[in-house]
Amino acid sequence: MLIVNAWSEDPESFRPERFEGLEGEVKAYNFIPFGRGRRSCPRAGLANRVMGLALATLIQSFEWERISEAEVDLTGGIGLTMPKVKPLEAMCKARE
Ligand code: HEM
Repeated sequence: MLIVNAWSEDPESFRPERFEGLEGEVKAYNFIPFGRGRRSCPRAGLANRVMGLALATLIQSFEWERISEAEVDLTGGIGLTMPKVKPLEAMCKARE
């Protein structure tokens, strides 16, 4: 079994430029939310499409607001599906 240390490259910072200039196999192995190789997620394509559609639909259909002026706490909790420590609470209003 091969276990990848996904924490070695400062994964919690939003730095899309980290992928700039990468090509081919190196690029493919630098972004692995769906795993890699024979046992990688067989529905990665579906998931990528559905996530984009779902997010776009939520933004298109509702106006979103935080419940207070405080920044949203993005601290990650413990669990298989990466839950947040503090669940997100937001207000939404259907767009006209
Ligand atoms: C954001 C959505 C998803 C993420 C992040 C995700 C991620 C993953 C990861 C990391 C693995 C393990 C890969 C490995 O062991 O190297 C996996 C496996 C798998 N995923 Fe997904 N997945 C997603 C959505 C889906 C969907 C929508 C389906 C089915 C409709 C699906 C079906 C599977 C199956 C059947 C496996 C097991 C493959 C095997 O062991 O041969 N996943 N997924």
